[in-house]
Amino acid sequence: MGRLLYDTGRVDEKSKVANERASNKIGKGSFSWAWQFDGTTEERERGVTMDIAVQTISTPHRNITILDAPGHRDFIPNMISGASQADCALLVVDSSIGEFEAGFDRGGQTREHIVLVRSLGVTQIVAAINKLDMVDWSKDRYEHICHQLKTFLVQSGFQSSKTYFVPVGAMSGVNLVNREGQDAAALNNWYSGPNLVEDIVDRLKPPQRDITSPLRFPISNVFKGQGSTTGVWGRVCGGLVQVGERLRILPGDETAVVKAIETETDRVQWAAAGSNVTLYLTAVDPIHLDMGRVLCPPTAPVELASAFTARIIVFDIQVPILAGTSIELFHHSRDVPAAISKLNATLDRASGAVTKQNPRVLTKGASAEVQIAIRQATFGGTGTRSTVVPLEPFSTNKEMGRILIRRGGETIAAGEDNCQLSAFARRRLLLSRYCTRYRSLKSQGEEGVCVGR
Ligand SMILES: Nc1nc2c(ncn2[C@@H]2O[C@H](COP(=O)(O)OP(=O)(O)OP(=O)(O)O)[C@@H](O)[C@H]2O)c(=O)[nH]1
Repeated sequence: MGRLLYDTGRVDEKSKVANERASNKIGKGSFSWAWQFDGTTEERERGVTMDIAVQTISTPHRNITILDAPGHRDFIPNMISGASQADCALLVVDSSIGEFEAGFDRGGQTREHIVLVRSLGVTQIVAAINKLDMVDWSKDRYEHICHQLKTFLVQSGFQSSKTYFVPVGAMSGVNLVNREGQDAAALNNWYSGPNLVEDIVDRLKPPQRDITSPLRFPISNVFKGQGSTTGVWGRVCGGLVQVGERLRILPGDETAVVKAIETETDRVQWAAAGSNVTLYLTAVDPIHLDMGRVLCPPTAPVELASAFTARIIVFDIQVPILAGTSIELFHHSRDVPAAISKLNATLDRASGAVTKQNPRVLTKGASAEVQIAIRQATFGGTGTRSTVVPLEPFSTNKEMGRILIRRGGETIAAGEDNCQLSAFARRRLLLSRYCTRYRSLKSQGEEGVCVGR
């Protein structure tokens, strides 16, 4: 990605040389390009991306925001936060012998990232087959990797016509924006197809944006702004936001006023669905602003869910899902403890028709309707404990309705919020929780009093 910024003119010679010198100094010279994105000391010392880094590039027809996401399995939650804001995926695949295989084996990161981005609603994917210099620019190796990836991408739900493949050598800039120079000669012997940036990325189709729906702005980052303002960074997931507007912060009762809006390069007066922007907010104590809260118009607040039904697809798991399974629920930049409280039905993957009511377990590949109950979620600054998260049914706002489910560090399912439970069903769920607690206290010989409404 660092080389791509350089080749598209976003990085000047001076900072390129500075990164080369500084990375050589600590014996990490081969990572000098990565330093354009990996800014923290820990990322630089370890040579891995840990958090999302944002940059923009301009191609002949597009201004593109790049969210560089970590590839290492330890940082999947950060990767999910970035991928949930993306319209398109650029999957960088290491073609060297053994490395592609390690990522593509069962449980490998290439597979997991493909499944995650598709589950988060990304429909277009470009696979850049990188490090071809390590395999002597072998056409056979390139074609073998493309074939394997294509089969898996289609199985994972990508339309074949929305998958793109391109051979690159990122270190020396081969086929990122052109195929000129000595380094490209070996590739030019057998390849005359598109280059990555100008021929593929520039022609990706922006999805349709819903700018008529109420504003939804899930906060992905908070920092101190200029003067008395607080900066919040995130993606507009519906509607429009304008300078001067008062917004409600949910969960919570606070409001804030938008003093300024900034894209990566400009100050703007408004931003619409699909934009990644920073809002500088005033008239609010920053303690009320943290990751996972959602800004919306005071007259059209986002729904808050404590228990809801979801349609999910179960991934390639070894241990089946039972009612009562404890999970981490991922929604935008936030993850909260929750439980799959009930397995309502298994569904036919194609038609969505119920195939079995009240199944006992869910195994790999199952499509199902389940009930999810949020356990206590803590909201940062104030430390407020809450059992609600801002979540909307998928039918109302796709981006606000997508969820991912993880258990013990493994992503086990993805899905969408179907609808919130009725007040009656919610109370029944609560009551059943009290009863379980009561029984467990009694079985330990303790006296318990069950209080409920
Ligand atoms: N030989 C060769 N090495 C490359 C090429 N591209 C990247 N590398 C090397 O691969 C290593 C990893 O590069 P990164 O840019 O950190 O890879 P990444 O995919 O961002 O990795 P994460 O930080 O874990 O997300 C570095 O040592 C690079 O020098 C290439 O085209 N050829």
